[in-house]
Amino acid sequence: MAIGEALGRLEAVVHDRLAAGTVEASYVASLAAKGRGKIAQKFGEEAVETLIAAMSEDDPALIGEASDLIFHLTVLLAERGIAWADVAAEIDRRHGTSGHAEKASRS
Ligand SMILES: N=c1c2ncn([C@@H]3O[C@H](COP(=O)(O)OP(=O)(O)OP(=O)(O)O)[C@@H](O)[C@H]3O)c2ncn1[C@@H]1O[C@H](COP(=O)(O)O)[C@@H](O)[C@H]1O
Repeated sequence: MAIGEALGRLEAVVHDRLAAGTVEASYVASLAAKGRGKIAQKFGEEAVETLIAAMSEDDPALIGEASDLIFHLTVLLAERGIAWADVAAEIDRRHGTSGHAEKASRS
């Protein structure tokens, strides 16, 4: 599955859970109910777990931690009202810029 498709599907579900605000049985809603600081804290914890996994030779562990990290970043962005499309546009903008710089340095 393409990364954009996976992130888009996850983002849509996260938006639904934030809008519903029903804490029971929803990890996203219960995390959001604890506030922005808690979402950011969870993201930071997952970042540390990802870097620890990165230092091992355990690929499934790293994939799992990277998935947790991206999931929490999706919640963090959604709670701030920022869409993955906004991040994609910034990445594209930088890619275009560095591409030109690369071409210029080669000529
Ligand atoms: N992709 C995820 C996902 N990835 C990770 N997690 C949760 O993130 C938490 C990771 O935190 P930890 O590893 O620290 O585990 P923990 O001890 O349970 O966490 P805390 O008690 O410290 O909060 C776990 O509870 C995982 O279940 C996720 N929870 C939900 N989703 C998806 O998000 C969508 C909405 O989920 P709900 O809000 O639960 O309906 C669904 O599509 C889910 O598949």
